[in-house]
Amino acid sequence: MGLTGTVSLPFLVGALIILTAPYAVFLAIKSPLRSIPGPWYSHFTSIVLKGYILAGRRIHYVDSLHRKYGTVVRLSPDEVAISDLEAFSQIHKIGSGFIKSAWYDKLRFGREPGIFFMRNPHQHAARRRLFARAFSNNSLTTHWEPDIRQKAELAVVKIKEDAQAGSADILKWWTLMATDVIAHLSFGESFRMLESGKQTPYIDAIQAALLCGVVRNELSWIYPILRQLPFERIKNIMNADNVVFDHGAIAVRNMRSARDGLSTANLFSQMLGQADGQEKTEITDIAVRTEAGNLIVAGSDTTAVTLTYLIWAILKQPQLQAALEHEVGDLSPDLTSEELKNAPLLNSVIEETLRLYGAAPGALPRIVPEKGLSVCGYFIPSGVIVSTQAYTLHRDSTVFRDAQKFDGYRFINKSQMTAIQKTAMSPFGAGSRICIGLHLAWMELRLGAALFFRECRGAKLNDEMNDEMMEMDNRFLIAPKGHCCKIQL
Ligand code: HEM
Repeated sequence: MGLTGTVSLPFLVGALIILTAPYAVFLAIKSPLRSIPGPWYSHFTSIVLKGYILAGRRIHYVDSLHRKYGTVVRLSPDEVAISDLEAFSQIHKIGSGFIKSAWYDKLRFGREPGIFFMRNPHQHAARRRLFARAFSNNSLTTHWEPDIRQKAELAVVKIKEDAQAGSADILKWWTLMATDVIAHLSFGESFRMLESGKQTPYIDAIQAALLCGVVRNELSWIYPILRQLPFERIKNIMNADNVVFDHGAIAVRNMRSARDGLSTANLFSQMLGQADGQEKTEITDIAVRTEAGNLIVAGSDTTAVTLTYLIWAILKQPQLQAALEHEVGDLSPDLTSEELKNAPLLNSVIEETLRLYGAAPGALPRIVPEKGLSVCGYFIPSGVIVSTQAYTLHRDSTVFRDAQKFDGYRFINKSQMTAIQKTAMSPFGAGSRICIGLHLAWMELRLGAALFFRECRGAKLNDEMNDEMMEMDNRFLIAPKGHCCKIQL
């Protein structure tokens, strides 16, 4: 009889635990993080944390640990979560030396890291300089506002049509809108998803490439096995990176064809055009293909999910809805960008949505630099991963009154925000890695919300909707658990 016939699997697992346990205890006792509070298992393993990540509940789990253990919490043998505001500023401020952790390497797709995934501060600073002007408020307003406006208008037309017929899924339409917008800007041509009402195979490939990143990060042992499996569907998912790369050729073609003066064909031609006469700037074709794909990811679901939660939160408060409908109804038919920037309630509800439902409220993991980090009486040595999450900072009741409540008027007078509130409000991250697309996001949020409340007066949540469907599923970004948000007129 063979070994497997005499030794059962539970026995093998038990033996493995007994043999490795003393070593794990030894490491835990010797760890410089041993005095950091947290659940007992966090000293030995990251398995519980991973479980919550895979269940889409990391932000909730980490928040519950902060409530129980305080502002500094051990999450795993090598990761500490921090919700202390002073430490938050120290970690994220420009030049802090806290670089992005290796988590970003595994998540990344493409042949080389795009701006979001770059970990080397010098490489990142150079790319950021190259991108900065094209993403500025001024440049976006001058070159792209008509295209963005046209797409927001079309999205609202589609929502209204569906809502009048009984049910419009705003998550679907905002996603198509935000994707068409960022595709147009980075590729130089729209994917016309709003017109067709569905996403293109390129977007399917991007989603598959991202899924691969998640598997590489959280289930690294399974990844090589998946690569060998003979199933067509799995092969397609594993090949998604190549599909994304091939499609990037469109962005390169439009960038190159525009060098003869038409510098606004896409964001990349703009970057090259603006750089003329200044320092010599080049961006390789591979970089353009990579960045175009990365921008689609960074700029689509983020805005769409935020806009979806905004509409949902307001439709749940009919008085607030009526006040907002009134405010946007009083603006000129053109809804100029100046008017939108100065509409008090519109801007306040957007800010409040970003506080409670900004689409990226989760961990921003960084590595502690050589000098270490002193925080709330604890010392965290170099090399440890520290992560902060806006989800917790934005719900801190010592910073925001009635922090759990959606108060549409909270930011009506932004000049009254305290310094602490300004530091805590970080829906777009902070410091040198703050979201480069935030002006674009604000433009889409203002246009989308203003057009919706002007054109769809009296909209209601569809009878099928309940709060559970809008609970946040957290996979770096958040998304409604029900994968939709339906409204009716
Ligand atoms: C409401 C919408 C949005 C939210 C809540 C959001 C949130 C964020 C956050 C929290 C970060 C920091 C990530 C980190 O430190 O790991 C970030 C970075 C970034 N975002 Fe956004 N974002 C939004 C919209 C956009 C849009 C429309 C674009 C399109 C261009 C974009 C492009 C980027 C890029 C390229 C980065 C990396 C910047 C860098 O590392 O220098 N985002 N975003």
